[in-house]
Amino acid sequence: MNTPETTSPATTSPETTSPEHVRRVACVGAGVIGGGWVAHFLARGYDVTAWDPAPDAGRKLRRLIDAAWPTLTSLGLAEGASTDRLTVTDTLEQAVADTEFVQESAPEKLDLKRDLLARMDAATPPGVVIASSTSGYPMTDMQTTAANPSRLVVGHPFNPPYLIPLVEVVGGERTDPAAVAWASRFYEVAGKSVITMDDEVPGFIANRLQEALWREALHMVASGEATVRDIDRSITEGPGLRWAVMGPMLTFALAGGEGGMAHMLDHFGPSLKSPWTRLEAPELDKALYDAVVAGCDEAADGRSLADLVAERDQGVVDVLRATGRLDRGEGSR
Ligand SMILES: NC(=O)C1=CN([C@@H]2O[C@H](COP(=O)(O)OP(=O)(O)OC[C@H]3O[C@@H](n4cnc5c(N)ncnc54)[C@H](O)[C@@H]3O)[C@@H](O)[C@H]2O)C=CC1
Ligand SMILES: C[N+](C)(C)CC(=O)CC(=O)[O-]
Repeated sequence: MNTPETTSPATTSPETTSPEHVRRVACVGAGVIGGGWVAHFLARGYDVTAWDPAPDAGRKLRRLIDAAWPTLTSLGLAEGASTDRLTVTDTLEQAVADTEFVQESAPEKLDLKRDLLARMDAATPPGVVIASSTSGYPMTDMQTTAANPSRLVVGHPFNPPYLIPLVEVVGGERTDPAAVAWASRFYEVAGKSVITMDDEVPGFIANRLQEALWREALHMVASGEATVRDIDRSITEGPGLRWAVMGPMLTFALAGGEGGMAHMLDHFGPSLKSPWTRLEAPELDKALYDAVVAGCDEAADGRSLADLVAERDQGVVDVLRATGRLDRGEGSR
């Protein structure tokens, strides 16, 4: 089981471990998302190395894992899974030196990602796939300075990566499609639900949808049409309940009754044209910035960050349980 399998077609080089045989994963950047990835991979039984340049990163990472571990334990850990299998390294090079997969989760700054991916590529064993958690940069723009861009892919998670199944996978112009296929398969084996894009879709798929929703939310706050609380309740008490079960397409097909989506489009299509085309992105000026921040503080209603994270995690677990989506792994991890 611990012997790395050397394979040819679905890999980027003969040294590549097959997705099913990966045991060692490196996480570069260990903030909200990198830390969430670490917790996920540990719970799935991997040996994890992590590196983050912040002086207190190791302490924060262990705090995040400690907070998530009871939930992950209640969901069922993979055989042998343990927080002891985490090694926080002093350097990036140590973290990736002996790894079989790398997940980068550094700040969303294009130059930083470019430099970091080039550095990671130089230090990572040949053939090992390196994925970026970027929430929006196309890999084509990030892989410009790496010596081996063919192994660089986007693996975009959702917060928290240890609970939300989805990962969006896509390569750049210089990525080998075999690396994209490898990453997609690896994430599946590691218990994620994967959407693979053949071409770079601006904003990926789920984030593009979220951004459209958020754009309208910001407009409503900016214009005083709705409070932050109204906006959140409008989703949690309304469409959000349906979206956990069925996406926006099938949900609206049901709105057409017996006539399905065809009737829905005939009936509502013409009246939807105005909302589709009405608004541009709002200006994120100081007034809007302050209103959104203050509105979120008010909506938190005295709950601490730790309270909110615990509440969100329990809610997501309840939804996953209620909709029969807990057994999403393939059993190999
Ligand atoms: N926060 C979110 O909801 C989501 C974020 N993402 C993406 O994940 C990535 C990380 O975002 P967050 O975790 O939210 O940010 P964060 O600010 O919580 O964490 C970033 C971490 O990177 C570290 N860092 C700074 N410079 C670095 C470098 N040169 N090399 C390695 N690490 C470095 C920081 O010390 C920090 O711990 C971004 O690309 C973001 O777009 C993706 C999905 C969701
Ligand atoms: C806010 N965000 C764009 C960083 C969010 C994501 O990328 C995904 C998520 O967790 O919703």
